[in-house]
Amino acid sequence: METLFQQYRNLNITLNEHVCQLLNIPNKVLNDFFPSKAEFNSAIWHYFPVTPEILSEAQDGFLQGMHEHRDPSTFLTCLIQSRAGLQAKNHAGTWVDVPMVPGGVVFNIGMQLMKLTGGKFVATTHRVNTLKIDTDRYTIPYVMSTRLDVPIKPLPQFDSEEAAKIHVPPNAQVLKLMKIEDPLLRSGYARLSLFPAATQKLYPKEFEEGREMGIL
Ligand SMILES: O=C(O)CCC(=O)C(=O)O
Ligand SMILES: [Fe+2]
Repeated sequence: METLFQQYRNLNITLNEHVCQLLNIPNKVLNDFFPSKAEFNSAIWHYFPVTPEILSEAQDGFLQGMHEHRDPSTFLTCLIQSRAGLQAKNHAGTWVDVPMVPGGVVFNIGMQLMKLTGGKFVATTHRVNTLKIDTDRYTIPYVMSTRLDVPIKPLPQFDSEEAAKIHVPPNAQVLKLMKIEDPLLRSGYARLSLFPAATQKLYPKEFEEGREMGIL
């Protein structure tokens, strides 16, 4: 795991440099949002294979795995996966299967980078289609944490409506979540929204709160 995290970190730093090049900003602009001592967030997700009972609930080639969301408090998320199942929504609003490339790393844009660029970079809306999972699926997401004491707001050159790319807005629940200012709170509620059925069972009080806020 130590080796994986180190490699993830190196990759993230390289990706950040590419992002700066694309945005035509010095690397320092992005670097200043990260603490000098490396901090990161990671998880191991284990998706069980579909059962005939669950399979009967499939609709239009889709069976709900991890719910539709945008990664809440990050610039970029990196992800390794043992098999396919991840889907991303394109600008036309169509769900696209993310291909499984052995040894490959998927990365996507999070809400904070979207905010920083005034919507020029669009946070990826994604979900997991369990229908594609016939054997256990494991994924390991990794994000480099940003400093909590540095508020993230649009860079001056992107601080205008016109700078934002035309894109399909996320669903109403994700929009509400994006409005939460506090990154930790936003992250917490985002976690609860990934598997609402489990949240309802294990965290009934927080589930009700999320419901009232229109996030769940
Ligand atoms: O397991 C996956 O393929 C997606 C994981 C994910 O979207 C996340 O951890 O935020
Ligand atoms: Fe995600």
